[in-house]
Amino acid sequence: MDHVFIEGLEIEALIGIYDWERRIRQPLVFDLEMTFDNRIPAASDAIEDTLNYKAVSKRIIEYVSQSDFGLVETLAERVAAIVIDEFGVRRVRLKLSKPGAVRGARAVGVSIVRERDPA
Ligand SMILES: Nc1nc2c(c(=O)[nH]1)N=C([C@H](O)[C@@H](O)CO)CN2
Repeated sequence: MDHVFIEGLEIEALIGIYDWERRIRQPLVFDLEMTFDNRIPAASDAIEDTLNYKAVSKRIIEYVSQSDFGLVETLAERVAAIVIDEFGVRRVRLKLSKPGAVRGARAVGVSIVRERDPA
């Protein structure tokens, strides 16, 4: 099974459940692994045949920068849905890290795997 991945995509967002968190923007880091058959672009050498990681990254940056949620769970779910619905990805593994949110931990967050509903 092939994948296209995006690692360490850092985006500032309004996120958190505490009052002080509602007044600041915090860095979030996204790691995504998306199932895709890379044999097709490998044969054509055409960017149009790829799952374009730059286009996916741009869309995630646009969405997350404007988002406003309490929980990382909610944001992770929305981003996974965008990847599946807008880019036709069958399966995505997404890790959302919130560095510095808990003293003593390098990062905290969630990791999810979501699949497109069978047609
Ligand atoms: N499972 C979660 N636990 C916590 C979350 C969260 O989004 N999901 N959020 C917080 C606070 O916003 C925290 O990040 C502030 O340090 C606490 N626990």
